[in-house]
Amino acid sequence: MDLKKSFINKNFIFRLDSNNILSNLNRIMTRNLALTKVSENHTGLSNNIIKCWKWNVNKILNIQENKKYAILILNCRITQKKDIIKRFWNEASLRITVDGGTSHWDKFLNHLSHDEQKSMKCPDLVTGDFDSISKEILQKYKEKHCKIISTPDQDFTDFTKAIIELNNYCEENKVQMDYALVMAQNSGRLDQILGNIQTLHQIKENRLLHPQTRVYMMSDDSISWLLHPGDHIIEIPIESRNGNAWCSLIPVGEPCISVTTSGLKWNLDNQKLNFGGLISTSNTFDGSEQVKVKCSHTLLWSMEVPTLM
Ligand SMILES: Cc1ncc(C[n+]2csc(CCOP(=O)(O)OP(=O)(O)O)c2C)c(N)n1
Ligand SMILES: O=c1ccn([C@@H]2O[C@H](COP(=O)(O)O)[C@@H](O)[C@H]2O)c(=O)[nH]1
Repeated sequence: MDLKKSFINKNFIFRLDSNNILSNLNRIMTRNLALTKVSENHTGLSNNIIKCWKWNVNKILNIQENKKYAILILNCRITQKKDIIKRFWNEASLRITVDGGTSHWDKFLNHLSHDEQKSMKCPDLVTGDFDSISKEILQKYKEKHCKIISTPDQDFTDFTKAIIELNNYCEENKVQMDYALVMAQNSGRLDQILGNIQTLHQIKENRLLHPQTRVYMMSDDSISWLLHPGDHIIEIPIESRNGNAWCSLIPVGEPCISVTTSGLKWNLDNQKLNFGGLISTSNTFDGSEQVKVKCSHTLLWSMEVPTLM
């Protein structure tokens, strides 16, 4: 975001308009063209070499000390175990509450004991167009000296704009996040649920974050992320493997012409996934430690982690 085009009033920043967001997107894309070249050189990847990703959910659940991550709270009820949320929040390198998410965060805090409340860090950024947060709650967090960033643009969701602010923070402070953990809700408004998946796509398509920053969405006892074309090895936590935990592979955004998997009860062998054809919902694990997915196009992977709730 071009700070020159923003009003900065102590800890309140007001982002101006769509042009500002678009010029910011352009700047991110130009910056990332250079970054991609660097990261391709580092990994030795080029277009005709298959990209390979390893995903380890355990490393997110049992936060690794050397990992830097941001936590974002969207406008949703926080339903996970209190102690898990406290840990995710306090150990994050950056804490962002997004519009109505700030009210949900406030409610979460109000359910904690006095000592627990005192132990919780303040949000670093409170963002949004502020149509879902009360004046009182916004004022309360201003008084706590949180940085308030108004993002009024109505062509992007508050989640997308919060991701742009996360990127701005990383650039301004010269830090790189290993991942962003987004607390969302996959029930209720279908448009918002799909809008959140659109944001995951925008992050990749518009390079809104550093290419090595992964983005996970957590909702109730599930965790979801996009699998981009290539080979994926997903380490399955023991609690998901041994129960009847569900998992799914959904071609949201485009058909996936070829998918091959192992480690699932219903595996795919060079098959096409598309709406109207086959999509893989209510799948489950076969007990293996890893699920392997080879996909030609982007898929949404979701899985149940029963211990989250
Ligand atoms: C084609 C098109 N459809 C719809 C919109 C409207 N729109 C898209 S994103 C957005 C902002 C939504 O804000 P967010 O805080 O994410 O959700 P809210 O709960 O305020 O609806 C709006 C109004 C638009 N700009 N363009
Ligand atoms: O029903 C909902 C409402 C919102 N979200 C997500 O939260 C942010 C902020 O929402 P506000 O309503 O403006 O507070 C929104 O951009 C969505 O990403 C949601 O997932 N479900």
